[in-house]
Amino acid sequence: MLEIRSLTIRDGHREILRDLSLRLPESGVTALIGPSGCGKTSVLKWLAGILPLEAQGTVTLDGAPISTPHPALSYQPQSDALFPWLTVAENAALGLRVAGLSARAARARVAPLFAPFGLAGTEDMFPAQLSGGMRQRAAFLRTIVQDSRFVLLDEPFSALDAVTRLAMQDWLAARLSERPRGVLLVTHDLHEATGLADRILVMAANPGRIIAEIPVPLARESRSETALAPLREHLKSLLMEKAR
Ligand SMILES: Nc1ncnc2c1ncn2[C@@H]1O[C@H](COP(=O)(O)OP(=O)(O)OP(=O)(O)O)[C@@H](O)[C@H]1O
Repeated sequence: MLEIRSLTIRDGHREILRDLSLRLPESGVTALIGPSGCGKTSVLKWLAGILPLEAQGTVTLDGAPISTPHPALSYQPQSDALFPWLTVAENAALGLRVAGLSARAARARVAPLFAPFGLAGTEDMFPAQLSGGMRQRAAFLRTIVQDSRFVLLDEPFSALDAVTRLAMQDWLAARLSERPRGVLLVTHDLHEATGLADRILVMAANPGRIIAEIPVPLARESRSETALAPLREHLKSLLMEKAR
């Protein structure tokens, strides 16, 4: 279990986030939704150890305080953030290289994953030669091959067209059922949140805080558009209410 306790983030005198606490179980997807600017990305960046703002709060793993960045957590930023001058294989292996593996060992670890990630044959290509969905899968491969217990995803599908986005959501759900991890997913898309998450945390802004925790009780295979519509309406009204 990963737990954030009492996270407050400030930019000078401005309070961006106030006293946010949340628990991330070992498996399952927790979606973090909320209006633009409420601090969703800041929470992920703080967990990833890359937030350039003053922050107070603790993060514990199985009850013990940890400092970030931490190998139990991998982070995928908003853009796919592949380096254009590296090949797809080099990009995919980058997280492992940063963690200290040799180029050969890192390459050997990522190589068997290209086929299951729908990237067979792209190893020596450059990111610009791939479609948006393929680039997204390469970024996922880089994130997931690190074998971290928890994955922080910041709007991972927002740049994709609707069809590719749906395919990628199914694909992510399949990967997570093969190898469960605790996922914290930031998204603006209520269809995505209700379709993928086991639990949805709703935030409000000024200062950023969690105002509701909503479980998604349906099994993934029963999540039709109709079955999820009342939940989406509920989320929408929570978001609109706080925006007034
Ligand atoms: N490096 C920074 N310096 C100063 N202020 C920042 C910095 N990063 C973020 N902020 C501010 O913190 C607040 C929260 O930003 P953040 O990106 O976390 O929000 P968000 O909920 O992820 O927004 P969006 O949904 O638009 O991506 C915003 O007001 C933003 O301007």
